This record gives sequence, structure tokens and C-alpha cells, in this order.
Amino acid sequence: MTDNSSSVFDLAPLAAASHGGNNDPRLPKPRYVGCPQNASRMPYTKYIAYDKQVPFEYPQRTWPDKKLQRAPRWCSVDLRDGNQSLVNPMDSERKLRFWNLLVSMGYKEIEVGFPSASETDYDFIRMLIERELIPDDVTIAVLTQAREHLIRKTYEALRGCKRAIVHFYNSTSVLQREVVFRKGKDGIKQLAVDAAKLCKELEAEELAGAGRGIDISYEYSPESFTGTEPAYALEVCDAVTDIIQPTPEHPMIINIPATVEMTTPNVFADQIEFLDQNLARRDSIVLSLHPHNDEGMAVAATELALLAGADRVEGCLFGNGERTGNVDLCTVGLNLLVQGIDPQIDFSNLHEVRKVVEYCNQIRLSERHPYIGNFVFTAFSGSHQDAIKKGMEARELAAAQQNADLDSFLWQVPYLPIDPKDVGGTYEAVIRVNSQSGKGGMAYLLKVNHNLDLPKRLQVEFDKVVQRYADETKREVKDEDIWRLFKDEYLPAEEAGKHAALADTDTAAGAGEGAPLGVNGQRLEQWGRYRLLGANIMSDESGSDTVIKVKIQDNGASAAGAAGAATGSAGSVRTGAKDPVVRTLSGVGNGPIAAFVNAISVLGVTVSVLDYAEHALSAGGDAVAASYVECQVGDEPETQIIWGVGIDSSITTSSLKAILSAVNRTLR
Ligand SMILES: CC(=O)SCCNC(=O)CCNC(=O)[C@H](O)C(C)(C)COP(=O)(O)OP(=O)(O)OC[C@H]1O[C@@H](n2cnc3c(N)ncnc32)[C@H](O)[C@@H]1OP(=O)(O)O
Ligand SMILES: CC(C)C(=O)C(=O)O
Repeated sequence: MTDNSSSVFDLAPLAAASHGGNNDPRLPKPRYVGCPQNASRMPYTKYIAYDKQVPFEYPQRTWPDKKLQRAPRWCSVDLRDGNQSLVNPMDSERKLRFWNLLVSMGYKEIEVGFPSASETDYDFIRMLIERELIPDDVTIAVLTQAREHLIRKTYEALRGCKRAIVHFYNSTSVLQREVVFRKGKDGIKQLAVDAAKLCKELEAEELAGAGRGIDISYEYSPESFTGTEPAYALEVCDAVTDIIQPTPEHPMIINIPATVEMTTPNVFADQIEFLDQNLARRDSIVLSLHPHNDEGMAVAATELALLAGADRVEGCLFGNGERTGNVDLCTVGLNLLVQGIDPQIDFSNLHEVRKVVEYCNQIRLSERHPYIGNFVFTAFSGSHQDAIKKGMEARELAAAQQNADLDSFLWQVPYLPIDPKDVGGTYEAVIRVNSQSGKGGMAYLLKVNHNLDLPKRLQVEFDKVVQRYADETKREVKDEDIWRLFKDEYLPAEEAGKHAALADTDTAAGAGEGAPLGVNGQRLEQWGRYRLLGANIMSDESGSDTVIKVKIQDNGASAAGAAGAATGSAGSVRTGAKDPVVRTLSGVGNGPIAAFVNAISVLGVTVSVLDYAEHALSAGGDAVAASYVECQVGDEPETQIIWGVGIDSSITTSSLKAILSAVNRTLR
């Protein structure tokens, strides 16, 4: 029986009348052309706008002009709200693991259960108290409905505890008043007042008893606040604080739950600012938020409500909780971090946190979960990869120029709002390559994993090979695929296998077992007509020219294209192979490269070097160098512009190998 005669269902005619949908002539026309707006089949007249259910306006709001400046007080409700939403609620082993995790991360207020609801919850709380597992700077909270027998049981559960928050609640929404409690506003307020009175009595009994006395604080929640008239919620909260009589030295928590998220975050923020400005005894109240995520905006609602004056946030790690979950404490905390605000919680090992949370909740996190999902630091698309690679390089350079420690240096990398290392990750998954990727991604992986810093035009050339492979296989091109394609394209396998810096599992030379894999896993055959066996470099008698003597193995014309293209004509078999012939050649030029080009001209190969780059692959005595040459090979009109790559412990030899690599590729 309600004390107002109207029913929530009286809104039905209003709902039907107030809707016109997109075709409503009263609505302004959409500002786009060529996209007809047809009425959908969705039964939208069944629903009514929030402001028609619970009208509220607070034009004097000031929160839009504010900025977040510090972390709120945090309270984890994983062991209560999170736990009550699980298919299999946590047993005590899982609860204890979760508890230890929360304590280690730095949570100082932890709601540990609903002791009057289940033996498991009751026993867990007793265990924490009896085994003295609650650190001095951590306060447990326990939840109870505003019902006498449940409140009594709650105090029983707390016996012997040094300090605790007793959290009591009752629903206040228009809908629940009518359909659940069948009470009017006064009746509902009375529930809360009676509960508050009983709490005070039990606290006094506890103090008068033989025990040490518990340092109790109170928390009251007008549950289903979002469906409650804010002025009425204020009235109920004031009635509760009137009984509890908090003081600035011993405040109480007024916790405002978006039990069901029903509005855009700005409306929630307005409501919070209204409470912040109008609650009686505000200086003795910790104004707390308890947002749920039904419309997917809990994080936004929390952040705006913090601007609006809230002091404290309740939520769960990674947003576990009833239905779509409670607000995600990790996301809100890390959003502060990336604004340069200390979140007061340790997220530095978020991957470990995730493991424990997934184990305890028995729920897997999504690949896209903010800050921790498997893909959240990964770019597949070309322009993102290009920007990330350049951003990382620019940051490294800037830190080096300022002589600053890179780990703590200002983070400014496109597409990455946070340094993955700051949450215990690595850069490994930052760039992954598929058919959406460009040269930047492939070049990044070759640089990071194989120390090869390809010149830009070589990147463009090799990217075509990778792209073709991605299009043909229609799947991700893993680092090992890129490396295999690169070796097959530029470095005969036998050469790559010689260098520890480049070694991997498939470095065995030649076709058959151990040869590199191409598209669809077929083995690629070794190819390459010419192979450098040795070089002897001297100055001529005048000292102005270089004289070179080289030994080159000629595998014969049939070896030139034996493997087929790296991208797919795998399986072509080297037919008619002859024994290799070793040839000794000599040449003269104004440097080793010119002399070498001159020497190999007797093979009928015309080469001119257009561009050249080199760098060390490793440091120390056994340093290895990589050379990249862009060559024009062949005679007009049949010339080709093509890159070659060479790797050797001698920088000169690596450049000669690079020239042969280019020549071999033209013959392939
Ligand atoms: C939004 C939230 O997350 S609130 C927390 C919700 N969590 C839980 O409910 C988990 C634990 N709960 C339980 O195990 C059980 O509900 C118990 C043990 C607490 C209570 O069990 P029961 O009394 O058997 O059942 P139930 O919860 O259905 O009680 C419903 C009765 O309590 C009343 N009630 C429900 N909530 C409250 C409240 N906060 N304050 C006062 N009365 C309440 C209902 O109106 C209903 O009254 P009626 O029987 O006169 O119609
Ligand atoms: C008890 C309250 C705080 C609650 O869990 C909710 O409203 O979601």
C-alpha cells in the first residue's frame, strides 16, 4: 500500500503519447542527406524517458567546470557485490586469495561480505577476525538489509573486530516502493530510521559488553537511488544521519548507488552535486558512489560524480558485479594515473592481478578490457603501427638528449595512452601484423626482435612480400613468419644460420627438413645462384684504388629460382641441379664496393649501387653488422632496382654479400 495514490504504471499513456520516434514532425530534421530514417521494429513506446519517471533539474551545478585532482577514498566490494553476482560464489580459499590481493594493492576499505546471508560469508569474516588477518590500516565493511534479525546477526559476526563499517541499506525508488515493499515514502524512511536506531543500540551493547569494543563506523545506502526522487533520497539520508549523529571526527558514509544505471552520467553528476550541496551534516559525511554499469557508462558516471563532490568510490576490480558489473576500480584508478594523478593503488602488476581475479571469479576478461585485455596495447593497422614506431623512437631520442631515465620519462606515444610497462606488461604485443598492416609494423618487429633497422625504401619493398603473404594466408603474420619471409627473400638460410644474433629454430640450410616454411607450411627450397665464400681486399700500388680478390660459388642457373617466390610457389623443385662451381674473381675500384662490382662483371652481371646503409647488430668482439644496398642490376632496357641485404662479422663482407643478395634476387 503506497501513501500516494498514483502508480508507476500510470505513466503508460504518457509514454505512448510522448513518443514520435525519428519521424516525429516536432523533432528537428537530422543534418545528413541521403540516409533515410525509417521507423525500426523496436518497441520503443514501451519505455519512457528517465526525466519523466523521476523529474529532476539542478541548473546551479558547477561540476562541468571542475577537474579531477586527487584520488578518492576507494572501497572494494569484490568480496560482497562481486561475489554475490557469481555463478559459483567464492569459497573461503578464493575469498582469502582475493582479500590478500586487495590488501597488497593498497585498498584500505574492503567490503568482505553479507554475514547474515550465508555461512560462507559469516565464517570468512570470523576467520579474518580470529586469525587477525586484518592489517591495522585496513577497515572491513559488512552489508546488511535494514531488517532486525539480519542486523543482529551482522553484529554477532563482528565480535572481536577492532574496527568495522556496518553498511545497511533499503530500497527507496519509486518502483521498489510500490512493487517490492508496498510502502509509501514515510514507511520506507521508517525502515531506514529503525535500522539506524537498532545499529546504535547494538553498538552501545557491544561497548558495554565484555569485549574490547569495536570502533564502528556506519554506511547507509538508499538502494536503487537512480530510480528515487533525489529530494526524497536526501530526506531519507538526513533522517538516518539524524539518528547516527556523525561528527567530523567520526563521520559516516552516505553511499549513493546507481543500483541500476538509468541516466547519462551528467544527470548522475547533477544528482550528486545536489546531495553534496544539500545533505545535512555534510562536514560529517563521506559522500560515496556505488555505480553499476547497465548502460555501459559506470566509469564516466563515476568520474563526473567525483567532479560533482563525491569523496569515495565503491566498485570491483575489472568491473565484476551484478549484471553488467560494478564500476571498474582499475579503470577509474588508471584513468587518474594517465592524468598524472597518484591513484593510491598499486597497479604495477596488473597481469598478476588479472590472474588472481580470473581465478577467484571464474570469469575471463575480455580481450578489449581497458588497460589489461590481451589486445589493448596492440595495433594491427598500418597507420597506427607507423605512428607507434615513430612515437617510441622519438621518445627514446628525447630521453637520451635530456639524459633522462627512459622508464620514468614523459609518456607521449600515439595510440598508447599508457606505457604497458607501467602495468607490468611488455612491448611484445604492441605491434602485430596482418593484412591491415603497413610497412611500419613489419619494420618494428624486425627491429625489436632481430635488431634489423631497414631503410625506408627497403621497408616498402619487403612490405609487399609480407602483404602478399598476409592476403594469401588470411591470418596474422607472426614475428617468426616475418623473419622466415625476410630470410628467404634476402638471406639464403645457410647465411642467416651462421649468426647467433639471427639464429632461430629453422636455420638449417637447404631444402627438406629444417628448411624455412612458406605459405601453407610447405618447405621453401634454398635458392640463390651466387654465394660469397671469401674476399681479400688490398690497396693497389699507388694506394689510391682498392683491389679485391673474391671467391664466389656459382650454384648454376637452375639454382637461381629454385625456391619459387617466398609467397607461395613453394614446392617448385630444383631440377637439373649441377655441382656448384667455385670461381675466383678480381677487380679494381675506388673502394671495396666498386672493386667488387667490377670483379663480378665477368659473370655478366652489371650492378650499380644507388644507396647504402649499415649498422651493427650486436656489440663486443664478435659484433655482427648488417648492410643494405639498393642496386640497379642489369643492362638497359632490362634493369631492375632492387635491394639486397648482407650480414657478416665484417662490415665490408656484409656489404659485398648485400650486393650478391640483390643480384640473386634479380635472377630468382
Ligand atoms: C543491490 C544489492 O546488491 S543489495 C544486496 C543484495 N544481496 C543479497 O541479497 C545477497 C544476500 N541475500 C540473501 O542471502 C537473502 O536475501 C537474505 C538472507 C539477506 C534474506 O533472505 P530472505 O529474507 O529469505 O529473502 P529476501 O531477501 O527475499 O527477503 C525479502 C524480504 O525482505 C525485504 N527486504 C529486502 N531488502 C530489504 C532491505 N534492504 N531492508 C529491509 N527489508 C528488505 C523485502 O521487502 C521482502 O519482504 P517481504 O518478505 O515482507 O515481502
Ligand atoms: C547495497 C547497495 C550499495 C548495492 O549494492 C547496490 O545498490 O548496488
